[in-house]
Amino acid sequence: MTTTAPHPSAGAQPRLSGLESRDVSAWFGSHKVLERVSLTMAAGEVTALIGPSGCGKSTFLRILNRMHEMVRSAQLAGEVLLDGEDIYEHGRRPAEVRRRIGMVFQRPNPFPAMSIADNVASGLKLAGIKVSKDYREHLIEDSLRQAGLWNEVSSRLGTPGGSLSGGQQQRLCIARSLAVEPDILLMDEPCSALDPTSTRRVEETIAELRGRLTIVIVTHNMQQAQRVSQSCAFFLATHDTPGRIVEAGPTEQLFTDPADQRTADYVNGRFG
Ligand SMILES: Nc1ncnc2c1ncn2[C@@H]1O[C@H](COP(=O)(O)OP(=O)(O)OP(=O)(O)O)[C@@H](O)[C@H]1O
Repeated sequence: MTTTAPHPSAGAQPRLSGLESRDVSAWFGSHKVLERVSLTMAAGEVTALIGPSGCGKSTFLRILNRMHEMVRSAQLAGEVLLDGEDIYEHGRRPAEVRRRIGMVFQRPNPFPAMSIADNVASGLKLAGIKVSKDYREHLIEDSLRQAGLWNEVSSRLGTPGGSLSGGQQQRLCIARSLAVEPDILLMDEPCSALDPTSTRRVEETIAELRGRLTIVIVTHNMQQAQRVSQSCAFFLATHDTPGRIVEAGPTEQLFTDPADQRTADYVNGRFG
């Protein structure tokens, strides 16, 4: 990280990208787990993916940034369009796709012995992005501010990431993802390992990020889906049918006036 090349997007106007899946089906070996999932995830919005355990939400999320193919037995059909271009197009590099479409996982996974600052910058290193020392400092501060963590850590950037609380570690992971300036942020149950206070703090961070980038979040928490998302997709699988979208649309509508009885039953806690 010693070169002086500017970051590729340094000085660029922020732009928002949308994501769209078209007829996405997925398999693990011969087990089909998703059937023709088509969903538009609007630029600058938060889209929540909800549904009972095992209906394919995480698999779908992992398809959105080419992580599904990291599983040996995994197969896929359909298209995923980032600003209209298929991320699975022949010749497109998965690493570049994953730089533009970041992922935050269920359990905070910072490098525990690495300093807070280096944890944030590690996203750059992993993505092979070289920036000047000054721009690195700027990105570290900017990413921590966007993740809502700056005020809590600015005086101790050199201390290990592992010294932070669970909620702070998750916001550190969000900062690490933001440092590479992604267009899309995928979040797979980002609060399920956190206490209510930390959960609320991460939700505030999501609310602050809304409008600056496009977010897709998997959550089992119906209140959380209502608090953080503008759009929502309800997935359902049965023992002999793969996961499909039963209904998708504005979150408010899904929760107050769903078109399908199964959606009404699920969001009102009658199953799942
Ligand atoms: N690596 C894998 N190998 C084989 N099968 C898998 C793998 N990952 C997931 N599956 C199967 O794919 C289906 C969908 O799983 P997935 O984790 O996507 O569902 P989910 O809706 O995210 O569930 P949860 O809410 O419990 O996380 C399940 O039947 C699961 O057993």
